[in-house]
Amino acid sequence: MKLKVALLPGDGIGPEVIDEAVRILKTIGELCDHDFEFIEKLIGGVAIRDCGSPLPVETLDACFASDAVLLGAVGAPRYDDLPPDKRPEAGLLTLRRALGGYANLRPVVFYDALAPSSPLRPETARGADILIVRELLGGLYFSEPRGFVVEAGKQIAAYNTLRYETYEIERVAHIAFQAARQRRRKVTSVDKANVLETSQLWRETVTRVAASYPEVSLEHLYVDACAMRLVTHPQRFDVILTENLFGDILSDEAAVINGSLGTLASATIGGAIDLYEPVHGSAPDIAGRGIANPIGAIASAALMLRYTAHLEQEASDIETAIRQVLDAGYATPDLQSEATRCVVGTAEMGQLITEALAEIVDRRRAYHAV
Ligand SMILES: NC(=O)c1ccc[n+]([C@@H]2O[C@H](COP(=O)([O-])OP(=O)(O)OC[C@H]3O[C@@H](n4cnc5c(N)ncnc54)[C@H](O)[C@@H]3O)[C@@H](O)[C@H]2O)c1
Ligand SMILES: CC(C)[C@H](C(=O)O)[C@@H](O)C(=O)O
Ligand SMILES: [Mg+2]
Repeated sequence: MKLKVALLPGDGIGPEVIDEAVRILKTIGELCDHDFEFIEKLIGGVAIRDCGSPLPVETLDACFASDAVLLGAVGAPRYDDLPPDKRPEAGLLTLRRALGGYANLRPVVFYDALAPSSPLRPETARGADILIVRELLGGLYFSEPRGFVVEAGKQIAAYNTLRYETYEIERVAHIAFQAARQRRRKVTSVDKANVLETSQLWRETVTRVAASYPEVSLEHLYVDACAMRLVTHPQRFDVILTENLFGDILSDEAAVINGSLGTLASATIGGAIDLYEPVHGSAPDIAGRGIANPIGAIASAALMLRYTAHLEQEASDIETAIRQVLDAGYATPDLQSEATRCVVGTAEMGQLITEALAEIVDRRRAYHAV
C-alpha cells in the first residue's frame, strides 16, 4: 500500500506529538511492507513567522498533492490579540474549508487503565464508547456576515452569523447514521431547537434522514442537557451528531471521561483530502518540555490508516498497542494517578507504543505461520 501524507506539525506541542505519530507510521510501514511517504510543511504561528501567512500556498499545494493530511496543532499566545482572520487558527479553518471534509469524527473510548485519572467515578466512565460526529464546515465558524462594528475609531459591537443549509445537515447526518449502523445503532442529535431556527432546521432534517436508516434509533437532545449527561451518564451515548460549535465544546468535555484531552483523536472525512488531527490544541503551558501526551496524535494516525488507507488490521493493532502500554501502567504526566507505575515523556510513550505494536504484529505473524 502506498500512502502520501502531508505532515503539518504546527505550533506548541504539535511537532512533539506528530514526531511520535510518524514514528508509529514508519514502524507499521516497515513491519507490514507499506510505502508511506511524508512531506512536511508549515501551518499556524510558525507559518506566520516564516512566510507571513498562517496557511502558505506551498502548504496547501502539498496537501492537495497528498492522500491525507496529519496535523499537530496551531495557536500561540503571541498571536492572541490579532483579529480572527490573521491568527494561526485561521490557517486551520482555511485548510479545513479547502480540503472540504465536512464530517469530523471524534471517538471517545474509555481505557480501563485510566479509570483512576478520570474525574468521573469508575462505574460512571467504564465502558463509555462514543463517536462524536461534528459538522465542520458550517455554522458560526464560517457563516457570513461577520465582523466588528467600529464607530469613531472604537469597536462598539461585533457579530457572527449562525446559518445552516439543509444539504449541509443532510450530508453529515448520513455519515452519523452510517457510522451508527456499524456500532450500537443509536444516534443522539444535539441541538438548541427550543431557541434557534438553525436548530429547528437541524432537527427536522435529521429526523427526515433517519427514515432511511430504520435499524438505527434516533433521539434529540438539547445541548445543555447533553453537556450534563455526557459526564453523568456517558455510557448512554453511542453516536452524537451535532453542529460545529456544539461539537467543539462537547468533544473537549468528553475528554474528561479518560482524564485528558491528550488522548482524543479525530478524522475529518467527506472532502477531497481527509484530514487527521488530535482534538487538543498547542498547549502552550507544557510546550517544549517533552511531556505532552502523544496518544491523541498516534490514534489519529490509526484513524488515517482505517479511513483513508483502509488498513483496518494495522489501525486496530495501533489501538491495541496504546491500550497495552496504558494497561502496563505507563502514563504521561497528564494521565498520572495512584495507579501509574511509571511516568514517561512524549518520546518514551511513543517508543513504548511502537515496541508494543511490533510485538503485536510479530505475534500474529508467528500464529499464522504455525
Ligand atoms: N486543532 C488545533 O490546532 C487546536 C485545538 C484546540 C486549541 N487550539 C489552540 O491551542 C492554543 C491553546 O488552547 P487551549 O489551552 O485552550 O487548549 P489546549 O488543548 O492546547 O490545552 C488545554 C489543556 O489541556 C492540556 N493538553 C492539551 N493537549 C495535551 C496533551 N497532548 N498532553 C497533555 N496535556 C495536554 C494543556 O496542557 C492545557 O492545560 C490556542 O491558541 C487554541 O486556539 C488549537
Ligand atoms: C483551533 C480551533 C479553530 C479548533 C476548532 O474550534 O475547531 C479546535 O478547537 C478544535 O477543536 O479542532
Ligand atoms: Mg476544540
